[in-house]
Amino acid sequence: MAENRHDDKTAGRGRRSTVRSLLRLWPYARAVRGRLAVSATAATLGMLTTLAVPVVLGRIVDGPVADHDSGALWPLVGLVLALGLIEAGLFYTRRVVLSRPLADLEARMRADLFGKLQRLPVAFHDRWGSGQLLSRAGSDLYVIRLFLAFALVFLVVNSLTFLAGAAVMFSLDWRLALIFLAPAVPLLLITRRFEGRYSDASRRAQDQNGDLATVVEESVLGIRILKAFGRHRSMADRFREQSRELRRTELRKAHLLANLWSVVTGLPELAVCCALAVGSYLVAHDQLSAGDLVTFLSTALALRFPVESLGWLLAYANEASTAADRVFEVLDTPEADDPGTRADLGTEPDGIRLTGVRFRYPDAPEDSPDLLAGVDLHIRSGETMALVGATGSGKTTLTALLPRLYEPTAGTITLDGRDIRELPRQRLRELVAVAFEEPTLFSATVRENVLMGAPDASEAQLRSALATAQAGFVDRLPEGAGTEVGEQGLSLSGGQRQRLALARAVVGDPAFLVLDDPLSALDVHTEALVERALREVLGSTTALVVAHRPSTVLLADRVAVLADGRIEAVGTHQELLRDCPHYRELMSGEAAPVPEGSSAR
Ligand SMILES: Nc1ncnc2c1ncn2[C@@H]1O[C@H](COP(=O)(O)OP(=O)(O)OP(=O)(O)O)[C@@H](O)[C@H]1O
Repeated sequence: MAENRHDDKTAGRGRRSTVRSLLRLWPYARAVRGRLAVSATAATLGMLTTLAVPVVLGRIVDGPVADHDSGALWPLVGLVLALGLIEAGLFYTRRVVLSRPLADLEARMRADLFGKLQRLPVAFHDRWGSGQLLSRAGSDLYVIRLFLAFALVFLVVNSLTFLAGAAVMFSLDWRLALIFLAPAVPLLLITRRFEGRYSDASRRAQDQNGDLATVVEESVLGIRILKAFGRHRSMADRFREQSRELRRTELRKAHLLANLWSVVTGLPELAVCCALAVGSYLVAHDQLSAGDLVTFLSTALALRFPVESLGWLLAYANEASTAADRVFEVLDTPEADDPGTRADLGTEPDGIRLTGVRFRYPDAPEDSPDLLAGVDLHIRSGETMALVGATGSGKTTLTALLPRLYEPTAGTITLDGRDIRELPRQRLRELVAVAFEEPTLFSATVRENVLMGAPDASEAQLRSALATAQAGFVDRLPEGAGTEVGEQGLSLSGGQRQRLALARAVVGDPAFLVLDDPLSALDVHTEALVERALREVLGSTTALVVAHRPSTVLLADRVAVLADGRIEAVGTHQELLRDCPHYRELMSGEAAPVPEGSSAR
């Protein structure tokens, strides 16, 4: 089940470094480095303005207040007001300068992630729950943007402010400065401990979020089955249990943060109290002026935000580094290699040839035999070969090897003599058209769905493909071939969807056609009509057709029987009925009378 799929990805991760993970964002952040610098400068100037206010206050106490000189007071009050206005302007600049470029950066990362997901092999998608991928493309990228917009800027600015504040304090009185800065050492030790724990909890929460998204997605997609089998309650229980786990992790995060927060706010308060006591003693003994003590304490209070914000800044940094890890786990996954050649089909019309082809799924149990254990099969050029075998024998898997949706673990597959690994993927998929048993339509018009098989096809070719697939129902749709179908459009029946998938496969007049039980959802009458039309298409192409029923088998010139991972027998329908007991068994009960003139007899 998908909810635990993240385990194999998170297992074995060593102690991660927050900084190293965040540095991986640099290639993206580089594009906005100028804006980041402007924002950080505006924030630093804003902080320095804040720190200037205590200095002016000290001057007011030691000057106009001590001298009872109200005339000298007003320029200084005006200065405090001006500093406030400057600070507001700088705050605005900091926000506005980053918001649009960071939204662009998030969009760019999302586009890269989406592009990568499209390029990754099917085997990758088999292993990852869709919710895990959704949460990476959604909330993780959002967390990264927030980090770059606020936390990164403030980590820099607060450090600078702290250094500037400390310099002001040392210039006033080194003893008071040391008292105020003493808690820095325990604070550093405590935050290091916090970082490790919080980072683990944060990763767990983000993974659990992804698992939860998978459950929601599966429940929505499978709502009919859940309702029909009365399983919506058990699904709701599963959802509740997983959200409880997520809640526990979030509470653990809140608990860790609360602990850190109490120390981060408590220690500086204690230090300020001590500084106040010692400072008052120094003023009483004329070792410090009252104005300097006011400046010192105001500075210490102004430094409270930079110190206190340490807690949430670290939490943000941690969450962003976890999010970056999760996003780069996908971006770093190796893509299937493309030969980078411009090779095309061989010159001899040799058809499809599989030699010693072996295959096993990566997650198959170790002690299980290979699903395909040395398949040798030759489909002559222009021939239609039916592939039959018991359920689960690997027929669909075998068909998926031709367009390289999966890679054989051994052996070779050639098309007209050319090894498919030498053909650029794009070219291979133009040459080999596929219609799967489970037809998927996208939220687009009928025309767009069918023309995915050949984007440059003409209207006449579209019409001809729809006719071959007996998809006359399209003309009766509200807007004909322009009608939106798929998840966000009109719902079509299983048979209608299957016919559109078939039209998609044949629209480009492919040189090689792979059909996985393409007529399984059709009624007997429509099946006969499609078969008749398909015969014409199959006459001009080399085809492999997975068949469960004699009627589909009869579309083919010859039949191959798949058993125990190998081709057990090849022959015409009649030959196999006569000589192959396994074939007889597979066809038994449904063995149709063989029509005159049909080639697979
Ligand atoms: N993505 C996958 N990951 C792991 N195992 C898989 C995957 N897809 C299929 N299998 C397993 O491989 C075996 C063969 O599946 P396949 O779909 O190729 O059989 P089939 O002959 O087409 O079956 P059917 O006639 O029922 O459609 C089955 O045991 C199945 O559980």
